[in-house]
Amino acid sequence: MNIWRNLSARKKLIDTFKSAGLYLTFGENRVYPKIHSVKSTERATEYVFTLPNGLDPALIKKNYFAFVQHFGKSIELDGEYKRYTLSVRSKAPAELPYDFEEIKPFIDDYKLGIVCGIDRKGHYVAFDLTIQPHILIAGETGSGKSTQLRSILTTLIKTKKPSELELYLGDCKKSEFHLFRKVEHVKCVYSSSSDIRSMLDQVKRELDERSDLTELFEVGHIDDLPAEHRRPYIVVCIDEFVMLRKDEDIMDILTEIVAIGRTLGVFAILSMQRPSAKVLDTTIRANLTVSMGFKLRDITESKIVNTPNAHMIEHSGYFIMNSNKVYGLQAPYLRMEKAKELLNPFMVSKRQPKKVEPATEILTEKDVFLDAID
Ligand SMILES: Nc1ncnc2c1ncn2[C@@H]1O[C@H](COP(=O)(O)OP(=O)(O)OP(=O)(O)O)[C@@H](O)[C@H]1O
Repeated sequence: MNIWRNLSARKKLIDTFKSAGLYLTFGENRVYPKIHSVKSTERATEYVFTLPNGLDPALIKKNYFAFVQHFGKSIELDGEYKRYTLSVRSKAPAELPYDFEEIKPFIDDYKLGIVCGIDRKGHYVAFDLTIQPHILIAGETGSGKSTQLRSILTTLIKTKKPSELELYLGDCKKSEFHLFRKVEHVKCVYSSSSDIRSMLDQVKRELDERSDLTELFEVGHIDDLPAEHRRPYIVVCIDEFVMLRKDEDIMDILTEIVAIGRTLGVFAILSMQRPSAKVLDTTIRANLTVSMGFKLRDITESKIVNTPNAHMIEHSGYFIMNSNKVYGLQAPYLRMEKAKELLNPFMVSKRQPKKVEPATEILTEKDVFLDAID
């Protein structure tokens, strides 16, 4: 950071201290918090400062608004008692291009690495699906759900061998998963509820077999089975699963997957446009340990998904994630063309590829939100 930029950044922070009343007064003199460092990267500027002894730290919380007034909403202020770090996200890069080489180090140590996005400090946030199993992705149309699914699945495919990971994909909108159809890891891509039911029956049989095996070998986790009985991880991913809500068999199997799948190596990623308490207010919701709330319609939806303030999001590709902690994140943007390029080495010609017809009609509110209208 050049000297001029550094000085003007410091001045801005001191102006904030002034307007927030964050100083001690001795006669005519004011003592402001001490700014120890100002570091800028392409994505964020980070200020570290300490309060002078005797200044009430509660003033920071009370006058947080002054930081927002000076630096905007994309800030994070961490610290307690004396030392604080203010991170100011640079004017949002309109997008965070998906870059596999850049994200790989963040998932190298994970069995099933999920890269979520970058936080306000410009740091990648990632987790291991085998530890935090089952993801709910919600957001209104155009908010960035499908793009996130695309990047999650592409990353999984690029990091696991087909012998280590099998994907079962349900594409209720018939719009997204066709690009994965010929990927070697992908067992099937189905779109009608009867096909999805048979796909889930197959997963259910696998769950039962795995359950028998763990019992037989007296192990608590599928990964502890003898090598000759090891099974690949399974990820079942269903885009717009609300459309299947009236099929009790499907909902029963999905409930079973999220309830007992973790130790059996079977995981679910479910997405929905309009979160419905009716569909989610079941064991399914309780077991979806990670929620990603892209732009939602209102506070009720934010509550259902458990992603506070997701209805306040202004841009596609931004979301609130709630796992053990709540994060505000920007998702990597993986365009369809780039995804095809990355997936190309994994394509095989399958004997009877199941065709997913492109949508012939536009999805209506009624299709997706029937339960809200019922
Ligand atoms: N991570 C991202 N960064 C920047 N822009 C994004 C990102 N993800 C999506 N977008 C923008 O939002 C548009 C819609 O994205 P996407 O198709 O993923 O939304 P969606 O929520 O799945 O919508 P629908 O439910 O209608 O399919 C994209 O065409 C792109 O312009």
